Amino acid sequence: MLPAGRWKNGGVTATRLDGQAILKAIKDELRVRVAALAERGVVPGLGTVLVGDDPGSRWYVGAKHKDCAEIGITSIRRDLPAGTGLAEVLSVVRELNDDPACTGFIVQQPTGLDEFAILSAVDPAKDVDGLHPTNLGWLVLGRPAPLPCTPVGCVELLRRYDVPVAGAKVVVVGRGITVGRPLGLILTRRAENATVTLCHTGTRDLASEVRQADIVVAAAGVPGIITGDMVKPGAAVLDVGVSRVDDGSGKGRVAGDVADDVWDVAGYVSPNPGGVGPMTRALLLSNVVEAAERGAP
Ligand SMILES: Nc1nc(=O)c2c([nH]1)NC[C@@H]1CN(c3ccc(C(=O)N[C@@H](CCC(=O)O)C(=O)O)cc3)C=[N+]21
Repeated sequence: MLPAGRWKNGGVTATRLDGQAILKAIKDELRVRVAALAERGVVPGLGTVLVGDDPGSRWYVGAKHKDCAEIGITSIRRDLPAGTGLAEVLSVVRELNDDPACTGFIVQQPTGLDEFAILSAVDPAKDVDGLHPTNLGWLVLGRPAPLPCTPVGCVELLRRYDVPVAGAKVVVVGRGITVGRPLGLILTRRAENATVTLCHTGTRDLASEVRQADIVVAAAGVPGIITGDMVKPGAAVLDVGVSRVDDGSGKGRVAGDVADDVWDVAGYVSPNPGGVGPMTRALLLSNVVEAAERGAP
């Protein structure tokens, strides 16, 4: 990753879309709303359910609780040992559904268990991941409901840097349920008004699709799949793909979907790490505060 405005190979590199900086700004905004809720006697509480001891998952969950502490959201943490069964996870989900101190919660994925059984068991009003079938259904129907954090994080990151989305051609690479699929739905809403091409690993000529794009969202989970020769000069490129490459540290190094030479061609790059990851956490916080505001007396 290169800092903004640095010269490289004789050309000006892309402007860095700094998710960490925007996370900080969003925390400052949310802190005010949490304080207003406190005056009405409401304290938002984020619940997390974590199964097993994957170091990456542990880090994500720990970061989310640290974020919460910084802005006055209470943490409710349920760490379950590896090998915990579905019945036990579902009983913890029901417990959080019924706990008034928990205004929203997530079950950290993957659990190794039936993901759809778990998602469906969450009270849709407390689904701060925005991934419950009911909430995804509301998204398809264009009605207000909690939205998935990573796709909204992408849109918000572009908005904060004044990258125009309305009327833009956006190529999304990846059709997963947490990023690509919902991002296509969000970007084509009247409010965003983008023209979206949803590509995937079966797309015949990916390079020619990507070359058309004013905005590229790389969420395929294939390290380096987007290279500089595929990018229209000046385009915005968001690196969402997360692959963990073992570097012997135990945590692993994060490898994105965007190759380094994209910085020479693009106008904006959201790096990985430091881009959409922190934005995902920002939108999770925002969903927790919104859920608490909706439920407030
Ligand atoms: N129910 C559920 N909800 C999720 O939102 C969810 C999930 N399961 N499972 C895993 C993915 C992944 N995810 C990330 C969150 C923050 C960063 C993040 O903040 N990353 C930092 C640091 C990365 C590093 O150095 O390890 C960065 O990009 O700068 C990344 C990835 C949320 N996920």
